[in-house]
Amino acid sequence: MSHPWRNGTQVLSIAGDNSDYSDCNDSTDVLLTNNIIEHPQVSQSQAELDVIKLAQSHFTSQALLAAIRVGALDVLAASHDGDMASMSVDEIIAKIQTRDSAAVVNRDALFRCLRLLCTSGVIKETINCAYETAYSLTQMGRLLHQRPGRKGDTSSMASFVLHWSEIPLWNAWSELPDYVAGKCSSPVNHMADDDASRKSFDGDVPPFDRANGISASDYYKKNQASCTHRNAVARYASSKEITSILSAMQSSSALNESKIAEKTVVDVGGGYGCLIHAIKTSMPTVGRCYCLDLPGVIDDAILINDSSNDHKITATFVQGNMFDPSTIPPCDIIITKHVLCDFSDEDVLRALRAFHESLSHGGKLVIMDAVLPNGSDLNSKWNAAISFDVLLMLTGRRGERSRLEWSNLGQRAGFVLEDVLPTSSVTVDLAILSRI
Ligand SMILES: C[S@@+](CC[C@H](N)C(=O)[O-])C[C@H]1O[C@@H](n2cnc3c(N)ncnc32)[C@H](O)[C@@H]1O
Repeated sequence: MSHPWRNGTQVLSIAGDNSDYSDCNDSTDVLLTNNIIEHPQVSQSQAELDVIKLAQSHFTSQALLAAIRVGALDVLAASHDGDMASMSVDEIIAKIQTRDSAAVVNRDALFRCLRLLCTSGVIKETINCAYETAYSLTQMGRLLHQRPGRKGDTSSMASFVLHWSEIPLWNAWSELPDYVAGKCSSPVNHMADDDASRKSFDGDVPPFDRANGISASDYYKKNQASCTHRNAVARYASSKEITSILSAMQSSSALNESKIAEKTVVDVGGGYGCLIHAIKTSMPTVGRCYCLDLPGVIDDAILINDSSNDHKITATFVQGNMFDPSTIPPCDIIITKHVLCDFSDEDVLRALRAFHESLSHGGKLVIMDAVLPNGSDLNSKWNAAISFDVLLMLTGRRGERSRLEWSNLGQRAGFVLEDVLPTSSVTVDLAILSRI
């Protein structure tokens, strides 16, 4: 399976390695006849197998969580004569207990979970010289290895599993059917710590809040360990995004270095300034660069950048508010990454109008969110942006928008959507709007 961050087309066949739609040439083909969408035909038995596989996807994600939590993947990643180790279940357990003498491992349960993970390509089984089944990590498995003392580091994707399969988020998925059915379910409320939060429940409460009695943002503020995993996911994605954004900009006719030379650029909601710093560093002829964010974030950003003695050289930090044009420096280009997806259409319109006031005539707004495909692009393909959009809904955030939605919103605020450039990162596209 392709590595998602490296997949330029941003769509992968959901069929995976084992499924074989043998009686159609291309599983992505969709025929449009008289406005009726016909999906490629597959045999009844293949379709049945696919339904079973789909309905049990969570079996694997929980087995994966178990293997990561118990440390089995880390043990397997331990170097062994320069190669990745291949170990029997008993050897894995012995290693886990060498690392942590108090560790208790259910041998039978681990064995069965490892076997399941072999079927999904995370580990592979072989026979060792003692004629026992031995396990080793595949390329996917190696991505899930956490280096000792570096939990949450940006080279490991274990945080994706630890964050997405953690109980509060897991329970939120269980609330989804009632949420879709418009039912007002009674919240579990075991995490709510005051009456006010209990009373706030109504039919519009997102699934996370229903399941946990607390909003996702409050939950992650209060639970440091959960927040660490969530931040690690964001850091991993961000580290891939910046490289892919730079490469998409450099190869685009609208945003390459010659087009943005001497232009003033503001990163709205720019956080700690990593993206604007990377732009200025890789395209040094760009004009003045600003990182604008809310006052508390900018205070932290200045502290962090002062201590790292790095970002402050290339960008000016500005305390501002995207809804208030008087706080946005006059500029030629506004970029904004993963900010507008949190806001309603009404709020986005207010922000776009403020951007319009701050931009020079013909200036550009580059919205860096995942842009959802319109229409039939979705059929029978896995699409990360579509999945992330449902995750955003689960936690009460507005969600991703399609090309058409950006075009319509932009038009109402005095912009025309020029282009949407994909990047090699599935979490971000560049929607380029021109101020008219
Ligand atoms: C999800 S973070 C994205 C940060 C950064 N752009 C990135 O991609 O890593 C959203 C950012 O928007 C900022 N933000 C939220 N409301 C804002 C507002 N009204 N004006 C400016 N920034 C805002 C937040 O403080 C936060 O830094």
